[in-house]
Amino acid sequence: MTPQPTTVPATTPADPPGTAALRAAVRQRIRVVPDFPEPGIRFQDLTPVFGDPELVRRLAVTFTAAFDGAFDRVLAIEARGFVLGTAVAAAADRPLVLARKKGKLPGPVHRADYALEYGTATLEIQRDALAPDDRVLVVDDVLATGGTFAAAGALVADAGATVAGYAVAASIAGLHGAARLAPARVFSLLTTAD
Ligand SMILES: O=P(O)(O)OC[C@H]1O[C@H](OP(=O)(O)OP(=O)(O)O)[C@H](O)[C@@H]1O
Ligand SMILES: Nc1ncnc2[nH]cnc12
Repeated sequence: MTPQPTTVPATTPADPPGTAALRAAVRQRIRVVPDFPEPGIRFQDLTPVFGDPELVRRLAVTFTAAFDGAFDRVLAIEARGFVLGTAVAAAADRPLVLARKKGKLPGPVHRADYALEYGTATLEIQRDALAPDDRVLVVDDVLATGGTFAAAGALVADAGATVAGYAVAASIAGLHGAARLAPARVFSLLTTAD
């Protein structure tokens, strides 16, 4: 008898229309800077992408479509995540919530310490920023180790809300950031070649 699998593999929804063309266009505009901000890091600089309004608009529409609009709020991560997060919130017509680095937000906050590809940091959200039944799409520019997204997810959980998913323009090859976030869904437009 043929052995049957004991688990059903998770299905990944098909990419939204136009994803392949957008992937090629974004890949072309990312500037790779060796040994920044420290030796051994190949920094993926998305500044040229942010400077192109058409690419930002297409990224926002693609992120929204990738999650079928099934989220109530967008959580954008300081600082580079603010660019795409703001665009996604506007495209999807959903409220924007800011996850900021330590000490920047007034009032009571939820706080999470984390490590990233280079160094350590602390993220905060205001305690009244999310409602318990909110489905939250977390947006950033780059996914490396997943430390930043994991901390953002912990803040969403602290608020009693739910992570609808994580959306990012580029994932760093070989660091397996998405695996760290499982079983949450991660939409990454592209994976770096190096
Ligand atoms: O997956 P990880 O290893 O956690 O790394 C990813 C994070 O690193 C970068 O942010 P950074 O903290 O450098 O801040 P910035 O956006 O303020 O430049 C990037 O924008 C992500 O937020
Ligand atoms: N290699 C990298 N390039 C850009 N942002 C990052 N955040 C963490 N690692 C990064």
